[in-house]
Amino acid sequence: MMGSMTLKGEGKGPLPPLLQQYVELRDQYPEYLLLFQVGDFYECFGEDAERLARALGLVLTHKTSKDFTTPMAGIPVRSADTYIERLLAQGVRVALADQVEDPQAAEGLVRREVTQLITPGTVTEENLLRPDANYLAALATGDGYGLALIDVSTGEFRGTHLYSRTALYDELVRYRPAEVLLAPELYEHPEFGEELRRRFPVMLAQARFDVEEARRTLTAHFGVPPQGVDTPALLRAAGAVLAYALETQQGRLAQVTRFLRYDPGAYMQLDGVALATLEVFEAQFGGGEERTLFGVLNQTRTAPGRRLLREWLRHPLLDRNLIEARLEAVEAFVRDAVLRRAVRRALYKVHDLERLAGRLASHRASARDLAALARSLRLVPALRAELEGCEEDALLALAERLDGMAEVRERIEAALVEDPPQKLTEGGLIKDGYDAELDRLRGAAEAGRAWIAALEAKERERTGIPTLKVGFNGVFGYYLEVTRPYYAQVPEDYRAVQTLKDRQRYTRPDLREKEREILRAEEAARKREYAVFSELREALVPYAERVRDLAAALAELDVYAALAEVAAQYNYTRPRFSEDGVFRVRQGRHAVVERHGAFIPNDLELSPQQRLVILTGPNMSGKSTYLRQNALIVLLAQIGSFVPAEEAVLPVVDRIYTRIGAADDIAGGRSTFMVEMEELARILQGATERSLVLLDEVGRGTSTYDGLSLAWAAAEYLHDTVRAYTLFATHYFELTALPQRLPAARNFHVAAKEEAGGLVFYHQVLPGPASKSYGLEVARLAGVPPEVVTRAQQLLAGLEARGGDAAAEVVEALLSVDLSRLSPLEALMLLHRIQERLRGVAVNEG
Ligand SMILES: Nc1ncnc2c1ncn2[C@@H]1O[C@H](COP(=O)(O)OP(=O)(O)OP(=O)(O)O)[C@@H](O)[C@H]1O
Repeated sequence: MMGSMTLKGEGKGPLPPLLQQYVELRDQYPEYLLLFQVGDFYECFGEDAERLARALGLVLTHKTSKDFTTPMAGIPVRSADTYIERLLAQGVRVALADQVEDPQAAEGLVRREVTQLITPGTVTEENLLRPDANYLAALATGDGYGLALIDVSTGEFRGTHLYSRTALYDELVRYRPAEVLLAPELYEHPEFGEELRRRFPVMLAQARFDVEEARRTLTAHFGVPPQGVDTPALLRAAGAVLAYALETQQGRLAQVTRFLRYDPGAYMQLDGVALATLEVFEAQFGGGEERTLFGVLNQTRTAPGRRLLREWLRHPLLDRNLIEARLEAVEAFVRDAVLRRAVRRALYKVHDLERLAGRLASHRASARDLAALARSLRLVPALRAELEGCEEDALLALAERLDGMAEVRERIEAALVEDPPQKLTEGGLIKDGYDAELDRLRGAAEAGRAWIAALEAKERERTGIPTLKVGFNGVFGYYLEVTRPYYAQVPEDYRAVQTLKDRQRYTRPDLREKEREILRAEEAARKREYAVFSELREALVPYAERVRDLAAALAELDVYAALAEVAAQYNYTRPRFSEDGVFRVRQGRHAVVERHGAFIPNDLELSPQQRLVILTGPNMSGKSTYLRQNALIVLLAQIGSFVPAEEAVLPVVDRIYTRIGAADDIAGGRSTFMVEMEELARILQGATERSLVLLDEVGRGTSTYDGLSLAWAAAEYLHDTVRAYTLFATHYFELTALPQRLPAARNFHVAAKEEAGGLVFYHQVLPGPASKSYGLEVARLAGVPPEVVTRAQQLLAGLEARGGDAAAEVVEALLSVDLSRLSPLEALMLLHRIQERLRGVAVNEG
């Protein structure tokens, strides 16, 4: 790491010692924003001060010494967490340089060390973490692309090998990592690196991606050469991500015990565009979680359940047996509402055992963690009995995985008090009767306190002073207190320590001695408690893996029960899967839209003989909603959920592609039309017979004829060559002619009618094309004078006729040209004439 040893500021002299220390530490961590403790504040200086002030909206001040002035900004140590959280959210990596000696005791400059590295992708502090998984990702190349991900909070470590940059990008978008490490070749890639930088906090991590280095890192961590890391690209990614995680955790990463190599080919392909347009995790036009598919499904009761549901939504299944197995479990809970309620009530009290297992494995579990573990384990036997009692095969298998670990629970219960304090060093953790030595020390302290408690009565009797009191304060310790009227009766063995207005306080050698005894015993007891606790914690480390397995089983249970709850509450049905390619939804609904108002259900019938639906209808009639609702039904079915419909018979779909509405410009700088065409290209290249393709308004971003021709050609290609299930919503009325030529294409429209007072949307999808002249109807309804509307109708008819003529003329002209005899100039002139002819029409059409 290079050090610059310079600091932005003004002045000629050398840096004052404090700033010199700052710069030295800062330069050791060039990838981080160093927060430098100065008393009650974490400070930044120079450029970093400006950066901090900008990021958090702080006032920038200046640190001025004799020879040097530099910008300064800081945050209070006490409330650092909230500020750090905001820094992390902006993708800033933070290094905390704390004072590591008592400033009062220090000679000269207080010693400071970097005690914590906190980065968006590697935080473990519970108060900085959201319940969702927090992934750190690393990407590298080498015969393809390697992607590795770690969630430091749970110890999950997984990765895969991909064959294209697009696939890599899609996979990355599914996980939405909090932080991304890039190998240099990707970091420097002109478009890709740029695109990633726009979407994620990205970091170049040169050295960590070295192949040999990666192998060493993995082997050192697992003790054996890495299993499942089977390509150079994946090796580099996995090594880099692990090295970086280790670095931020100061080498403590025992919670990472296995690497999972997974195959994205085992799951339905859902790219970033589809996830976004279907609003699976994020609502497109503002709106919170309740406007997303995840939001309406998330009836989970535990954090691991919530994370698992997200994982299922990211990765819908392709294997029918696996899907049916999930559906079995969901159905069991749909049928048995009593069981469902009981399970959900119990789960509510279960802690986040997945993260707890992570802390247990890495020796960081607190007393509260262990108490929470015991409380959670206490719920397991009843839960298990409940499931076993219901005699559903799908749930019996799950019941078997509910491992109550009685020995762990008993051990914790025997040792720990029910509600231990957060701090481990202040005592109050361990029950009486658990450890003989601790009992002895507590006994000694107790005996001392009893002796003192008895002293008051004894001394009152001996001295005859009725108001004599034994008290305690922090400065003098225990004392005997006598009020003024009795000063004369104070015995000789009392030694005055403090005089107040009307009373005097005394001590005595034996009282002093007792006090020391008590303090010694208490101190020893605290130490002993910590030792006993540490021993308990160490003894439980080997169970971390079993706790994690239990957490996984409970998470699954949670998701089944949650999906069943949604299904029961909102009247979903179990989807069935067809062998023959039939795709039939009766009375389907949009899972999210229906939650926010009355909803009109609609049917959809597709099959190999009816693959392409051309959907027309006026603006706002519900075309997009219809497209999406059917995609969501497919998606839900393949995660193993019931679906919002009266009946759903579905093929297993390998991909869902969407090209809907105004695309948010994902890559920046490209025109909307370019983005649209790139998406279209991906669909046409990637879709298969088993894909579901949603196209909405394709071709809108360009001139009418360009757009129409592209839409037309794309529809034909999807119909003839790709043969995907395609729903094509369009404003190009011309496309309704397609079904006459394409045997597996059908027209549908969304019904709307004019009624007194306005255009009424029925949101009902019916066979046949839409009525053509909605624009004019709307104009009439809006109060445009009838003679104008009538005239417009005439013009429309004329223009349509001419448009048809123009196209025909152009085609004829093109077909009759002998290209081999055409000079470049003549070709240009021909093109010009064609353009003029078509423009006359296009402009008129507007
Ligand atoms: N089946 C339905 N039942 C009830 N409301 C619906 C239904 N379908 C759509 N809507 C509502 O109608 C409005 C328009 O829907 P949508 O955006 O799907 O229309 P559209 O035809 O795609 O419009 P445009 O052509 O302007 O893109 C939305 O507010 C939606 O919530």
